Amino acid sequence: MASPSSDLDRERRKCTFNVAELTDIINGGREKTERRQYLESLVLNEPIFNYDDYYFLSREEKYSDAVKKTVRLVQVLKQHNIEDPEDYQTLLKYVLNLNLPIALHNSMFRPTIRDQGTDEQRKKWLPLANDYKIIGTYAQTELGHGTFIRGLETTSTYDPKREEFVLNTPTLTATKWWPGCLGKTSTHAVVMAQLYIKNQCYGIHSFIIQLRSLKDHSPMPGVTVGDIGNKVGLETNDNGFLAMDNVRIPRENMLMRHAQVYPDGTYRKPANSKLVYGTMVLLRATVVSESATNLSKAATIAIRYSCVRRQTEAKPGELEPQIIDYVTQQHKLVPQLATAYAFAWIARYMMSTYHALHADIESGHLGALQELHGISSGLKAFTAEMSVSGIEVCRRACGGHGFSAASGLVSMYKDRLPSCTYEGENTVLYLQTARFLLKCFRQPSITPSSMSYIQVKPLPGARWGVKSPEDLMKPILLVEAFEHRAQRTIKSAAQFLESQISQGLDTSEAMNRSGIEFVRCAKAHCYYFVTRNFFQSTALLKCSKEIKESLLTLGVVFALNGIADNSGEFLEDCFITGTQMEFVRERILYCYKQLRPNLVGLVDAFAFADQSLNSALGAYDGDVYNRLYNWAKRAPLNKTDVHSSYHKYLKPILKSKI
Ligand SMILES: CCCCCCCCCCCCCCCCCCCCCC(=O)SCCNC(=O)CCNC(=O)[C@H](O)C(C)(C)COP(=O)(O)OP(=O)(O)OC[C@H]1O[C@@H](n2cnc3c(N)ncnc32)[C@H](O)[C@@H]1OP(=O)(O)O
Ligand SMILES: Cc1cc2nc3c(=O)[nH]c(=O)nc-3n(C[C@H](O)[C@H](O)[C@H](O)COP(=O)(O)OP(=O)(O)OC[C@H]3O[C@@H](n4cnc5c(N)ncnc54)[C@H](O)[C@@H]3O)c2cc1C
Repeated sequence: MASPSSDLDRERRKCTFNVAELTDIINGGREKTERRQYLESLVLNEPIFNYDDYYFLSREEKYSDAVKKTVRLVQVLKQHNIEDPEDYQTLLKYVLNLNLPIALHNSMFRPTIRDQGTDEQRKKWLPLANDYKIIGTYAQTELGHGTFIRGLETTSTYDPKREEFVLNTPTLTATKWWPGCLGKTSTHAVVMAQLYIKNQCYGIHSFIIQLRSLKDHSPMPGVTVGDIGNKVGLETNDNGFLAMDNVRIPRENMLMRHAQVYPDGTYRKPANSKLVYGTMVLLRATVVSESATNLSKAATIAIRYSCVRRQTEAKPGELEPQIIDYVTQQHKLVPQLATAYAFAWIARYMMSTYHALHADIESGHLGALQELHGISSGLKAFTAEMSVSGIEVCRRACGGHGFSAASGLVSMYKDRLPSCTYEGENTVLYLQTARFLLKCFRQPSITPSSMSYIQVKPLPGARWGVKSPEDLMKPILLVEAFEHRAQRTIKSAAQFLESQISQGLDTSEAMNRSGIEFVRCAKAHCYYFVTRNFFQSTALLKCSKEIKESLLTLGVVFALNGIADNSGEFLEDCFITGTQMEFVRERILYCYKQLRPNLVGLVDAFAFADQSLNSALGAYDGDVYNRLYNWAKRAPLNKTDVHSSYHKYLKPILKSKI
């Protein structure tokens, strides 16, 4: 049997490009790589951030361990004056293989205060939050409602005499349910509640509530709070419940940047009622980046392992091939790698678009709200869905060892799975994007430049310009195919909706009946958007010819697999012919062959530290079997040769007379 390490060494020697150069591209430049390395150096050498036996811990131990790590992380951040949110996110992505029990503090609580608080409120709360003197969460979802925010039941009633709001959970279904870090960790929460003034309801607004005493962490009077119990994955996080019984807060605790309640109870409404949803939009944009990172990790593990694992001699006596050389294995993993790169590029686009449009919104251009919502909703759903299913493909591609917790893929899958649900359930978000697409389809004046393609009506009888398999290496033709599909499905969704209305259905029923068409066009739009962005961004890169070639080939794999997997949608209007579909399948195989020598280089370039992968299968040195064996030996069940259950249960039956 070949040595696993020599297998990976050989792979690395075959690589045609400079891996460090590609790492810089992925990180966004040499300076960013250096910053990342600096941040890693602060954390990786600390024994407290060791994850070796993490997979053996119980849920309670995992939570407690995560709190310990969180506190140390906060100390490190303070010690080194690290305040930039980008640095924090880098640490989360590349070093800390955890969903921290302060995840919501940094990803939602602080941003909500920043974006929805007045200058005075920011001045009061942000220093406390930035310094971790208080830890906050974002409590919106209730037992009875998650998706339909307008249906939330928690009330916040203004009492002008005392200039206070009184928060209540009027029914069981109004109990806040799911908020991360609520169960045991947070001292404060931004609570979303229906605002009532003089018996009139003004809809959902955000309020800062103190949940726990800052002296002993016990619940504040009127607050009932706890953990909601075990769930799929996210064991380090204390998703919680919260009920409030006449909890009083000062008037100043309503976040009043957009809407105001004056001392006498006069209400001033926001310029746009959706401004209060702003933090969710930010998180959806962040989920795109999380999806990219996690799929990159899964591809790293599965590709390295597939170069080390050998199975089934082709001819008697011959060295068994590395499993990566089976084209069926390549057909599982190369598309995941291509998707990881496509998502890394779209994540960068998403964040820069978020910052640009958010700045527009801040300066009063509220038209940007719907564009940002339209783009981020679809991309969140699309990337979460493909990333989660891709992680599972990677896990299965590792065979039996993929089933072991030591693979790192089991917990990754479980921890990522909820990304299809939280921050807006995926179908619901696709429907939101579809609404925006249809609006652009009908109203050219509101269509942003990024969506202007929608205005081009697809020609009936249009045909794809591909004449040979070689043509499939041309980005312009690949993008054209996705553009055509998106244009056609948007038009067809609009026509479907109109046909429902013309049959006499009211708008909401017609919208419901059009839902499947809506989701279809939103997905088609997202595939087009991601493909177009991949080729546009790659074309602009200043890098070696070898890197560019590899990236373009990955882009071709992403596009061609998208066509093959959704072939019906391209064939149904005869835009693509059966012959062209054969070219597609042929070219996919060709691309796998082209990429084969560079597969390990392409995953090494993500530069994940072993600690952050925490995988016996995916470590840099490929020493899979020693790692699996040593890990199993440390399993709690192996602490003694004879387990206590032998004495309690087995012994009596083994010793009993027949
Ligand atoms: C400061 C420093 C910081 C430093 C640090 C920073 C570092 C950061 C580090 C980050 C590390 C990451 C860690 C990850 C951890 C993750 C943990 C997991 C967290 C998970 C949290 C959650 O899980 S938290 C709950 C999320 N819960 C939802 O997500 C509910 C979905 N549900 C809805 O979102 C609405 O319910 C829904 C459907 C839109 C209908 O809303 P609705 O009923 O009010 O509206 P309608 O449907 O009637 O629509 C009427 C018109 O409003 C339009 N519109 C609607 N929304 C709009 C919007 N947002 N903007 C503009 N326009 C909008 C719509 O498009 C219509 O437009 P039109 O009429 O023109 O067609
Ligand atoms: C791990 C995790 C962490 C979370 N963290 C937080 C948090 O920190 N803070 C917080 O406030 N919340 C949090 N949530 C809650 C989360 O945001 C909601 O669960 C999510 O928004 C989905 O809402 P729901 O549970 O009401 O699903 P539902 O809306 O009940 O969805 C059930 C089904 O109904 C369908 N459906 C619902 N409405 C429609 C519609 N209009 N059209 C078509 N189909 C529809 C959905 O597609 C889905 O198939 C978290 C959830 C999870 C799982």
